[in-house]
Amino acid sequence: MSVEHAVLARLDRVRKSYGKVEALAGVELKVRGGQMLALLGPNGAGKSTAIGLLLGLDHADAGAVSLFGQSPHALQARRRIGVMLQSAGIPETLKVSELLELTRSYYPQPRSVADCVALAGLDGLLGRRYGQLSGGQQRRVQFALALCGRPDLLFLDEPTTGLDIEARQTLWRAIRELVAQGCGVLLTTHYLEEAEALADRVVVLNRGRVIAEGSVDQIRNHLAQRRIRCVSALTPEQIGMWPHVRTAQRVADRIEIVADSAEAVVRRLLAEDAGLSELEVQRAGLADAFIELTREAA
Ligand SMILES: Nc1ncnc2c1ncn2[C@@H]1O[C@H](COP(=O)(O)OP(=O)(O)OP(=O)(O)O)[C@@H](O)[C@H]1O
Repeated sequence: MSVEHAVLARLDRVRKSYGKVEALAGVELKVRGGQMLALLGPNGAGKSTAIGLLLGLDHADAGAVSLFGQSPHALQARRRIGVMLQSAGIPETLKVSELLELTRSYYPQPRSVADCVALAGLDGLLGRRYGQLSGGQQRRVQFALALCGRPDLLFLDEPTTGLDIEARQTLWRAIRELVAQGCGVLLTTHYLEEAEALADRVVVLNRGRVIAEGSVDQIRNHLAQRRIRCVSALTPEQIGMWPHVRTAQRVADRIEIVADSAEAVVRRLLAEDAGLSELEVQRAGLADAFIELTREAA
């Protein structure tokens, strides 16, 4: 099987607890070559824990963790990955060119410095000391260090935090190019538009559990639900049978409906109940809907 679309990294029913906190409660995850998997979830969902296990920084309590079919602790496997974490720990006194040379020297077939500069947008930065760069420039250097070893698999933990729009676009272009070349990417982000722009597949984690998984379109459809509230003589059981209605329940004096299409359901509500009142429709944006989704799961 070619590297493209082969499973490069995998969590199989993985559990990990820190004291009483269950950071991962039986998570399944596959990252394939030539694909980007976006791992989404609110703070504390378990995203960094999942990445840490795949990088061999920690051990799972149960389940299997594999990197290129091997243990993530195997040097052979680790040599094929590139990593950009939230905390970088890069020596501040070294120049960008020195950092690149040093990191490239760890790998058997590194990218040329010119390629790294072009991909990460490092023009004019090679002679500068790392510690004297702006936060966004440091982020770009971290990205260059992650890709300079020509990895088959890239881990990007919130890579665009602190980047301006132009730098973010540069990074997105570079990521797309790497994926087109067959690289697998595991991205964590709080920016839904980033996942939409880049990801082939999305996994949503909440409190250590996968609560939604699929293509970007599938997740978007899932998140595109509308919440309708009203006071009505109709019963939740009746409404629950209608097309486009996912759930209908009574909450205090209201009926609360979750629907795929608000318009069709509202039209029917008004047609079937002349006394309907207190009608309210929440049309969540993607970000709001995502929060809603994770809140529902909680
Ligand atoms: N080393 C640790 N010791 C104790 N608790 C930890 C440790 N690492 C993570 N946790 C806990 O495990 C849970 C998952 O944390 P994790 O960092 O994986 O979440 P996350 O999804 O990456 O969050 P964020 O979006 O804030 O980065 C949290 O409740 C966190 O407090």
